[in-house]
Amino acid sequence: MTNAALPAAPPRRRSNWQLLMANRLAAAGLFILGFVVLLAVLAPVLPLPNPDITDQPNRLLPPLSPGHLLGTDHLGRDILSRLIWGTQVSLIVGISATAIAALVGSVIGLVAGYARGATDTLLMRFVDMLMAFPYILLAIAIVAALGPGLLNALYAIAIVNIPFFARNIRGVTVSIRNREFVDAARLSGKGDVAILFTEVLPNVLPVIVITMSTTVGWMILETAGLSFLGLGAQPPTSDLGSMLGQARAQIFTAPHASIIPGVMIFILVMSINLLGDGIRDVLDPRLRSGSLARPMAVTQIRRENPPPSNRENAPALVVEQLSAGFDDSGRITPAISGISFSLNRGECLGLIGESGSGKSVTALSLMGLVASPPGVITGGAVYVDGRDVLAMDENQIIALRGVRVSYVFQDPLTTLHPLYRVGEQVAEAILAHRPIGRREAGERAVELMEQVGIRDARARSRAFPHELSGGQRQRIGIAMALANDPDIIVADEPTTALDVTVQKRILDLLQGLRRDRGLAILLITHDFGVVADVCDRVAVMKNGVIVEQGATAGVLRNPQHDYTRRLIACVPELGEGRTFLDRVRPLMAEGRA
Ligand SMILES: Nc1ncnc2c1ncn2[C@@H]1O[C@H](COP(=O)(O)OP(=O)(O)OP(=O)(O)O)[C@@H](O)[C@H]1O
Repeated sequence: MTNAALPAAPPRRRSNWQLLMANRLAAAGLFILGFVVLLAVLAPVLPLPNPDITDQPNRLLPPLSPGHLLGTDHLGRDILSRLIWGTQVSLIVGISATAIAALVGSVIGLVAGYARGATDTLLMRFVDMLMAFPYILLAIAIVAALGPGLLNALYAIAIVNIPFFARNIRGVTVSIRNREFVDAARLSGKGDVAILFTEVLPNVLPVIVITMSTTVGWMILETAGLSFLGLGAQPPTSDLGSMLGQARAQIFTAPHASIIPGVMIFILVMSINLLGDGIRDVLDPRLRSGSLARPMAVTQIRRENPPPSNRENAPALVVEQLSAGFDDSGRITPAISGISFSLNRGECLGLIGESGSGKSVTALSLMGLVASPPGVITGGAVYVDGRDVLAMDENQIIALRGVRVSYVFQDPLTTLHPLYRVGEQVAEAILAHRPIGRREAGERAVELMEQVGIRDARARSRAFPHELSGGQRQRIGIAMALANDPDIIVADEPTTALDVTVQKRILDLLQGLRRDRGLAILLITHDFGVVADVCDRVAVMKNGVIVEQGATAGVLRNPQHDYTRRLIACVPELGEGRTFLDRVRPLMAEGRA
């Protein structure tokens, strides 16, 4: 069977700005903050009365009084004018304090995290000392020592927030300094300062920006707090905190004088926090994979012409014209197209293809496991025992997973939970579908571990994943896949991470299970040697389509597609280097290998 290859369209990534705007709360925060900042910036040119001119006869006028839209304060000063000028002061102080704290804190964190040893101890104990005092007391003490005033309040707020940045940045730096790319830079002869600036800093920068964006609102509040206590802005200058503090005495007679600056502080801090959270979501690499939303329980299904939802006398698994892709701002980038194959009970089908050919997307699409967004199944059907999985509702699909169809993945170290004992994790897989007691599930887990060939299973069931070898971990993965007696196992490169002897044992184990339990196995691999060893039939994938499929022996003897021939030619045979080269040379001469 031969299909035309899909055009390889590179996925288009949404820009940071688009991602930020897609987050409605962050966009609302940005809009509100932008408006407030614009007002504050335009304060000198807006037709506002002088905020410091007192007018005793017109004191404590209510809002909407003629000439005073928001009324006047206890000295008859225009509240609107004071509010806009005060907002400007609060913003400048809050942002400057954040910048100073970020700069000093980040330098301390970077140096401590990178240097480690005595430097780290010294710097971090200093930071711990700063943190040992309640922050507001410390700020008050600093202002008391320096004298009241806005600039001193700014320094105090910056100083008390330095530990926050220093600890955050140190933590990230410590994890980065041990990464391979930093070792590589060191081996290339770069000095520590160069490494710090060119390798570590770019990776830490998003964390600094995130920390700044989420703390600036907090700093504005702290500055307002000091001014409220009379330690910040001194008359005639006023910020939002000092406006609030001065209006405190009239809270019952003229509540508007304190409510208005209070509301402005609330709006300012809320909008900054919403925006800060949005920036964090955009810059956090873990949230960057295309969307800010949590993946759905089942891949989104958008089929234009759904095939019939039932098929009579179907084999264990039938995949018909399955197509899936990734939604990139409304445009679907196809990953697989028109995939069709079937799998009988007790049969093993190999799905082979180079990296990126769509093997994993095919495997995950069977049970709606491609992360959505951005994954979308755009067409075709997946019949398990004659019923189309893609036509089922979410709960029915979830109920099928692990019970009729289960998965074994490539690297069990990433799929096993590092903090739970492996026995508990196998038991958990059983309990997810069976209403039995924990003790019984634990016993069953030990049995399963014995069945997959783990020696001394009871003792090993109490081990954590990192205490097992790669082969043992993969056996645990297989035990979990078998936990609910499935009919079909989808094994996605189950032996790629293992050495050849362990690979052989794991493949033998799967073969044994197939024989004993009549399991149908879809084995995904990029190694024709593995296919030749264990698969009855093979389907060859390239660029998201199956280019050839048939009985393994037939395909190996008489490959129809060029690509299949090249894959076969890539299997080295012991002692047959010449034969292998002989096979490849003609293809190279044609410029195809
Ligand atoms: N989350 C995603 N967003 C966008 N494109 C994706 C995503 N996941 C996979 N793809 C694309 O889908 C295509 C098929 O990927 P898939 O993981 O199925 O390949 P594969 O054959 O399993 O490769 P490998 O053997 O390396 O695992 C690739 O072009 C890949 O870039």
